[in-house]
Amino acid sequence: MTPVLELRGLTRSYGSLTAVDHVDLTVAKGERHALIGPNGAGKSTLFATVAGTLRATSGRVLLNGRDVTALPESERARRGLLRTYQHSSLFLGCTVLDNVALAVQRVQRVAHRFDRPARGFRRTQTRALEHLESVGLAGRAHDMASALSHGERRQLEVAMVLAAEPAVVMFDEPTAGMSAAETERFVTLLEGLPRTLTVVIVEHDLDVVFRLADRVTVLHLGAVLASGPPAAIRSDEAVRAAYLGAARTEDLFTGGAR
Ligand SMILES: Nc1ncnc2c1ncn2[C@@H]1O[C@H](COP(=O)(O)OP(=O)(O)OP(=O)(O)O)[C@@H](O)[C@H]1O
Repeated sequence: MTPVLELRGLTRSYGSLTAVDHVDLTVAKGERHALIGPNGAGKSTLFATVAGTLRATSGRVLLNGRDVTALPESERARRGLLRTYQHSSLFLGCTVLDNVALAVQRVQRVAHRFDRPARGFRRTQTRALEHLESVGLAGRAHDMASALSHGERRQLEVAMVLAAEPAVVMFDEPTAGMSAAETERFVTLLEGLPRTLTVVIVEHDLDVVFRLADRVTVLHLGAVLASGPPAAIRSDEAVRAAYLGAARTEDLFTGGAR
C-alpha cells in the first residue's frame, strides 16, 4: 500500500488533559478511513490536529512522506490535505457556480497563469460546471448558494473539494443535521468519489460509517482502541464496551449509538 497520510505518536493536550494520546495511524492512497468513538474520545481534536487547525503538542503528521506538522492549515491545504467544517464555509451571497469557480480558480491560477483572461474565465466556468454535474447540482448553478437546502449545501461543498483537487479530504461529521433522504443522497455521492482521492471522515452515524469505510479507527480516551476493516470493528468486544457497556455489538451498528 502507498501511504498518503501518516500519524506518528500524535499528541494534543489542553493543559493537563491529553485529548489525543500518541496516535499512530497510516491511511493508504484511495482509502476511505472513518474515525469513530464515544463522545469526548478525542475525534474532533485529532481531526483538527491532523488538518493543522490545532497545533500538535508532540508527534508528527506526514503527507505523502513529507512532515507537515509545523505547517498551518492553509499550507497543508495547499499541499493537498483539505478539511471541511461542520458549519459550512460557503459564500452564501454568491451563486452556486461562483462558489465552485472560486475553488477552481485557486488551482488554475497556478496551472494557467499565462492564459489570456477570457480563455481562463471559460476554462474555469467549464470546470466548475463539470464539478457541479458530478455532485448533482448543475441545475442549481445560477441560484444563490443561500437558496440551497442544508443537504444541497453539503453537496456544493463536495463540488468545491473536487475543484481543489486535494490528495486527502477530511470530512467533519458531514451528515450532521441532515434528513434521512439527504443523508442517503450524500452517502451515495461520497461512494461515487474518485479513488484518486483519499477520504478521512469523522462521523457519528455508524450506519454511514460502516457503509463507506474501508477501515475504521476507534478512539477512546484519546488513544486508538481498535483499527481495522469494518467487519473486525463490528465484532470487537472492546469497542462495544467503550461505546455502550451492556448493549450487544449488533445493536451498536444499527443506529442505536446515536
Ligand atoms: N478547547 C478545549 N479545551 C479544553 N478541553 C477540551 C477542548 N476541546 C476538547 N476538550 C476536551 O478534550 C477531550 C476530547 O474532546 P473532543 O471534542 O476532541 O472529542 P470528540 O470525540 O470529538 O467528542 P464529541 O463526539 O462529543 O464531539 C474531551 O475531554 C473534551 O472535554
